[in-house]
Amino acid sequence: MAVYTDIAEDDLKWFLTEYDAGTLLSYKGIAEGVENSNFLLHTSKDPLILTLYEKRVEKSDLPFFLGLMQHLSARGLSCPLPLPRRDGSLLGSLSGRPAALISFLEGMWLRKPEAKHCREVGRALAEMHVAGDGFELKRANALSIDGWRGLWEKSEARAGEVEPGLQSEIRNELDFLSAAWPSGLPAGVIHADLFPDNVFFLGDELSGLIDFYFACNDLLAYDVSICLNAWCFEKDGAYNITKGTAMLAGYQSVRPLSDAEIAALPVLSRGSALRFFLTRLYDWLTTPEGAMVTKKDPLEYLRKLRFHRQIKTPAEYGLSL
Ligand SMILES: Nc1ncnc2c1ncn2[C@@H]1O[C@H](COP(=O)(O)OP(=O)(O)O)[C@@H](O)[C@H]1O
Ligand SMILES: N[C@@H](CCOP(=O)(O)O)C(=O)O
Repeated sequence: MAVYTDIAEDDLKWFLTEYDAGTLLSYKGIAEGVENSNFLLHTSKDPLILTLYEKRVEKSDLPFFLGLMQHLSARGLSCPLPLPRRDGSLLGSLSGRPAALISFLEGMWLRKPEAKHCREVGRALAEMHVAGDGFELKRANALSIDGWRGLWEKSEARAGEVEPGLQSEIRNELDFLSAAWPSGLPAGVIHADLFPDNVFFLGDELSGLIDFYFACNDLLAYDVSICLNAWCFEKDGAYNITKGTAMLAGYQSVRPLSDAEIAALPVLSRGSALRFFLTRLYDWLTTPEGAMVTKKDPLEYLRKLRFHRQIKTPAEYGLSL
């Protein structure tokens, strides 16, 4: 459940007077999500999502996230559009939190995606990468290679609680990735968290992408590796090459990967698996029992990391080389 901050009806009604959003008919907290508090609002106009930005989101990053949604939407990508306030700004304040209204996107996320959905996700990811070109704001990826060591140091002392022997494995992995991380690959705006819960479908048709709150400037192929990790493994931990083939073909139908990007996929996939392992591990060790949020299993990503470590050629992801 992700509603960390409660709102009072009167405060919300007052907040809405700053927008041309109609009058409030009803509102309710949304159970899903991890980072922020989200509410679904029904008004005399269109339905809206209200997001209160919680402590892990830097306020100074919000113009990047909200501006990016505007930029992508203007270029034809289906994603939420922030509603401007009467003074033209996109950000307000509610219950002591920075707050924004964004358009409601129809659809639902898929609990059991198939290869045909992975193809659509690959295509949409590439469309996002192309549409992101020309977005003038920049945001460094705080959760890329430079940030991982600091994150690991916060969990290292207790990592053995999750699996004995983790300390040396992760230290070696960080050393390997620091030495092997590619440079000079095509970079741009990446989503950085395009998991199944952030992609909506209406039937088999992809209806839009949400949750741009990890978006940043980084290697485009790193975003591809995040999606391979998030979409192409089965519950039993096995990599599904049919899904990988579909995802990569969908991506390349819009933006072909260069030889250098393809060669880098195993290292990038190790990195993205480690990234999600580390944030999950930190949350696992620090989220109090009974907190209103569902903790995600760090070991799922450790198993994915181990899979990528034994890859001999990128063809094993489902690419015809
Ligand atoms: N624009 C939107 N349209 C429809 N539903 C949305 C929209 N934004 C968020 N949601 C709902 O809120 C949930 C949590 O949103 P998300 O941005 O993933 O939160 P968090 O950043 O906290 O993880 C989503 O799973 C979805 O149900
Ligand atoms: N996708 C991440 C967690 C972030 O959650 P989201 O609800 O913001 O997508 C993970 O699975 O570890």
